Amino acid sequence: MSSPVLALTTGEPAGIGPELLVKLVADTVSLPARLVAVGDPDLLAERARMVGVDIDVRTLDKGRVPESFSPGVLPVWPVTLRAPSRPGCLTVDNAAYVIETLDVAVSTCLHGPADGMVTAPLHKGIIIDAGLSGFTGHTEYLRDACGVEGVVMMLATQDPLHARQVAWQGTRSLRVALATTHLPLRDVADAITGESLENVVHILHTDLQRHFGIESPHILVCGLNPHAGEDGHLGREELEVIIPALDHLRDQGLHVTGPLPADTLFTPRHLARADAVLAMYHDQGLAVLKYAGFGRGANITLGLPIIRTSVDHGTALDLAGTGRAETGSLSEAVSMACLMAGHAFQTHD
Ligand SMILES: NC(=O)c1ccc[n+]([C@@H]2O[C@H](COP(=O)([O-])OP(=O)(O)OC[C@H]3O[C@@H](n4cnc5c(N)ncnc54)[C@H](O)[C@@H]3O)[C@@H](O)[C@H]2O)c1
Ligand SMILES: N[C@H](C(=O)O)[C@H](O)COP(=O)(O)O
Repeated sequence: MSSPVLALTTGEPAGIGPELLVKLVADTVSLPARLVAVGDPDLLAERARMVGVDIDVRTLDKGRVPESFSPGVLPVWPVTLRAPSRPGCLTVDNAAYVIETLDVAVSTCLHGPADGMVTAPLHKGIIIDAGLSGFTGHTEYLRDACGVEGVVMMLATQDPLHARQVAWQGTRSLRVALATTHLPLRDVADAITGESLENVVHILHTDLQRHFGIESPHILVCGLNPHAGEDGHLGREELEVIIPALDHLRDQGLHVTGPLPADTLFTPRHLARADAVLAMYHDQGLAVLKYAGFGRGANITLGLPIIRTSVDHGTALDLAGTGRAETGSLSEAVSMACLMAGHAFQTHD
């Protein structure tokens, strides 16, 4: 089996994405994948010079793939910046560039030759300011680009903080999936319906089996309200929406536990027996995940017909161009995509 080909998008050109890509390739001695950047070759070469990274940026024709991964060589499927980019300085003019890198990467995954895509961070606000008013992030954009109804955002980190405190059964990963993604808090409760919750759990269950080889995943589900609603005294969503949905899922044979109070669910005693946690909204789950392993996590979009992983951090405009941004999460995102591609290949064999 040849090593998977991964398309790496640069993300927002004014952010840390371009320098992380060149640093990762310059610092990596060997990889179980062939990495091809999707972005502007001149941007990558310029950021490499700026942060003192010695790398050979090579433009490839779109359909071509390198024979193998070569340390210090970054092959690129080219996409041209629409306007000059300076680190830390956002411009709406390059929003179309960022979107084109995603479209190219998706196309190479759907139609070949890529086996998966790994995305460096983009800046949602500047893309919306540029006129894509409905844009809320990669996750939702990729759902539409791939023509699927539902996707699930899951972040995972190896060796999380709390894993050191208990003897784990099996894996030491912490995986946190979200029932809702990039929504204002005000809209969250209304977005959680029995149907949406069941769809999310089914996607999570299926992809934990498909991509992570977990035969019968155990999913812990958070409540929405304090103390999971305190029997309806602190909110009725648990009684009226979440409990009936989880009962229905259990009737279908899925191993789900909850709703559990979110403040104590993320403790070693509960986590030791879980394959994933489903949080009701973005910061309920991701604040914990990032506390436990920021810079060592990967973001995975479940439910897509393609493999897509990403970093656990944003554009870090404050660090762009300084060379101080760390590549730990990008490295984790690449490893995760390799792992998922390995499982996908096994399934097809
Ligand atoms: N995968 C993605 O595309 C993605 C993920 C998260 C946030 N974002 C976007 O990024 C933008 C900025 O978001 P934010 O400010 O909330 O979060 P951020 O992750 O960009 O920054 C938070 C803090 O972490 C630091 N940091 C981030 N990455 C780092 C790295 N690799 N090494 C060292 N320090 C690092 C930053 O300097 C900052 O202090 C927003 O537009 C947000 O939507 C994108
Ligand atoms: N919610 C993600 C995080 O906090 O890391 C981030 O915003 C990226 O989301 P997309 O992958 O949908 O762009």
